[in-house]
Amino acid sequence: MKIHNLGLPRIGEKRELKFALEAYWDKKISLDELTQKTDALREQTWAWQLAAGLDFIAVGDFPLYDQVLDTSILFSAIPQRFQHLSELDQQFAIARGDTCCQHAASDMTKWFNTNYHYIVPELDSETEFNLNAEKLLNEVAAAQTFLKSQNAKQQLKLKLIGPVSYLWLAKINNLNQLDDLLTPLLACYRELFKKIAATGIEWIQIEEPILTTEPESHWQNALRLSYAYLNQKRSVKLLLTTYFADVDEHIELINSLAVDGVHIDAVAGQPKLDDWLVKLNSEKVLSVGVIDGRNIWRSDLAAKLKSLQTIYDRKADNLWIAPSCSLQHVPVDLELETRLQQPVRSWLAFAKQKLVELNILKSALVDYEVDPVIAYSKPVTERLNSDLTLNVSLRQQIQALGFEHTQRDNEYNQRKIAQKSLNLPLLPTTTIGSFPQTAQVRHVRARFKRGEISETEYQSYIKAYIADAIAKQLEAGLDVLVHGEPERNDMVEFFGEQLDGFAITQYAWVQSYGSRCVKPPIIYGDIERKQAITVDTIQYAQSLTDKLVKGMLTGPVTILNWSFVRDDLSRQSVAKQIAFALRGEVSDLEAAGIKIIQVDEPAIREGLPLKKAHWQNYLGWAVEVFRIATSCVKDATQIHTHMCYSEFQDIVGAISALDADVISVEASRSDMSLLKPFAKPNYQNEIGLGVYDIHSPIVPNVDDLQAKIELSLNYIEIEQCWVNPDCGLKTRKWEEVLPALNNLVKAAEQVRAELTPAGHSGKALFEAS
Ligand SMILES: CN1c2c(nc(N)[nH]c2=O)NC[C@@H]1CNc1ccc(C(=O)N[C@@H](CCC(=O)N[C@@H](CCC(=O)N[C@@H](CCC(=O)O)C(=O)O)C(=O)O)C(=O)O)cc1
Ligand SMILES: N[C@@H](CCS)C(=O)O
Ligand SMILES: [Zn+2]
Repeated sequence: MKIHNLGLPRIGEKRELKFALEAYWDKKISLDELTQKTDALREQTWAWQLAAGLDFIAVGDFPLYDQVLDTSILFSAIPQRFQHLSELDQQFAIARGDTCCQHAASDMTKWFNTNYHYIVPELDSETEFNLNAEKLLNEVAAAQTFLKSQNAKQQLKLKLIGPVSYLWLAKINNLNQLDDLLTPLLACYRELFKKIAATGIEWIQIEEPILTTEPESHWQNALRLSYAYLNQKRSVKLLLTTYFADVDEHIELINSLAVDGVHIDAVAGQPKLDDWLVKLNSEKVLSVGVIDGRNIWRSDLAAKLKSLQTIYDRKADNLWIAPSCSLQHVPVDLELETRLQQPVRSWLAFAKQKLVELNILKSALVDYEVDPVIAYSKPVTERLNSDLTLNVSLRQQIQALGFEHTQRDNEYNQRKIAQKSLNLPLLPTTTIGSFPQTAQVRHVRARFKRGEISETEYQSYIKAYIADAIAKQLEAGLDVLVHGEPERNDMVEFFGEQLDGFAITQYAWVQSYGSRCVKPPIIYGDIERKQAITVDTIQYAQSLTDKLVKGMLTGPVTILNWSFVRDDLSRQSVAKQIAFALRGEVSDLEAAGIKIIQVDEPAIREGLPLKKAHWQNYLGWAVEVFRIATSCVKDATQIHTHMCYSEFQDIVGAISALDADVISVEASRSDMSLLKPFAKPNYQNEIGLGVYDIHSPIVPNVDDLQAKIELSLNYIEIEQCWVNPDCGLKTRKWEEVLPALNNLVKAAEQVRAELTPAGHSGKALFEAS
């Protein structure tokens, strides 16, 4: 039996990759320095695997920006507009855009149901795949040199995205195009396999996560065809790797593919391992992903040992065990968390600890060393029985929530009348919440956290930021203002810091995209709000202006999806606890005189289960918890929500059922066509048109913004529309934001002027018609 790993975080223990990349982009370090730093980080990941005694060391899991982008470069799938650049700059330009030539970056989207984002390959009839394996082969050579230097006997295993999943990730949905692209791509894979075999590598972990997404028949055919073609004259072994759900319904298909082994996720899905033992050809390796690659709980190795024992007894020679998926989705090392309170700390395992868990399991299975398993699993039992995780009175309050706690007083059409008191013009303009998180604001927060400045000094800095943000918005002429979120390190972690039941870490970063990371808070116990979280801040912002300032909260589903969540209570129950806490905050904001409250839910779409059969249940409770959080306000108080990263057609019914008065959506990069599903009668309430693409440093001009508003009117009636950027502005610079917001306000004014006679307010015109 062998133990192996599907991939590790590449960001480094303390986000060294982020700092190196950003220093290189800012021209503060040279290419040589960048290479030195990243080579050292990569070597460190090999060393961790060696130290943990894995049988294989993964190679090819160290992209500088993104694994899908690396695959595009490996096969020379470079969009025309970046072809003149050298390889390294090309990769960064594709990912981040090329400001000097104003070339927009490639699209970025969510990696399955995770909070990681990949760069979508741009493939079309002009795409010519060519193998460009130099970088990968250099990496293999470096890993081999490293292993030699350590006198290590372990083998390398190459991690590679499979051809069918690669095309699926590129969002190819035209059958002819799929055929046209697959054949030349497969030829490149075959050439690559030859080169890899020549390095002495025996196994390739070829990843086809498409199999967990209920692929249509043409994708299944593509898999059959591809692996038959790739089998010819192949001298490396293939471990067909799936993750994020079970693939039981495809056992026959998978078994028919010409591969040498299969990896299945035994955590996210509950595969019927007996079926796999019976149906998978006995000479094929079965790799079982038993250690949770998506969460941070210490494994109950005693339970895992029990469930693996029978499989081991029947298939010892061809059994591998591994984490369920790449460990890129969990933080690097629990050892760094010196401030985390006990016993919570003893309940956790990060990436490095998970590698050790594999080793303990192997020793128990192969060498009958069971005592370490029992000792290791003790804190797991303690967690399940701990008083710290249970708040009896909170549970009683949640139990008492009923249908009436999910209902506004009246339906939207009546609320709309009450909300006329807000006195908003036609096409009201606003922003999504955050303003630039400058190096200064982050530095001040870091100093405050280190105790170098007092609470009073920190609060006065935050107040000054807010006052400046309000002044800037007034100057731009926006209709509904925000405070800018300067007090928030992150829209989820900030709330985790204020709520009971959450633990906050120092270094438990996880890559979100490129150099950007998030530090998901850990939900270990029942969640309770002990005092108001945002009221003072929003009230202060409101005191600075006669215009309305929106209250700004993160919604229950997003807090849930972007945290590490306890596994001893259903996600639905945890979400309900968060919703109940937010309901208190929403009421407090209203009582403090705040008339518009936004409850962001960007992660609703991403949390959709990969299998359609589970959608209804998820969407049912997701809607319920949003309504618990927001339905407590009077008709005249306007509830907003915001969603980005979404393809809405699948969930527009659920979005409608949220019953928010206004939803702002990301639509700019699709030329507003993402709005199509919202056309009446699907969606009746108001919609904030995300006309400004905040992911690009390019400042949109008035004409482009106006065109986007007008395009939106193909789908949405004008009296439903608001005008706004397509997400928060925290990653942008003030010098980009200010002209962009000026242009956005002007564009809205121009559309209003063209559609309404002089001197006549737009709203009145529409009421009259
Ligand atoms: C909307 N998005 C979000 C997602 N998930 C979240 N949990 N939050 C989100 O907002 N998923 C989808 C998208 C992803 N988008 C982004 C966008 C931007 C970032 C990002 O900028 N991340 C920051 C880290 C943010 C943070 O926590 N900052 C802290 C710590 C700042 C820091 O690094 N301090 C330095 C010291 C600085 C000094 O002394 O000068 C340090 O600690 O060493 C804070 O502001 O306090 C990033 O830098 O990657 C993420 C996802
Ligand atoms: N209010 C948040 C939403 C991001 S999805 C922001 O503006 O950053
Ligand atoms: Zn957003």
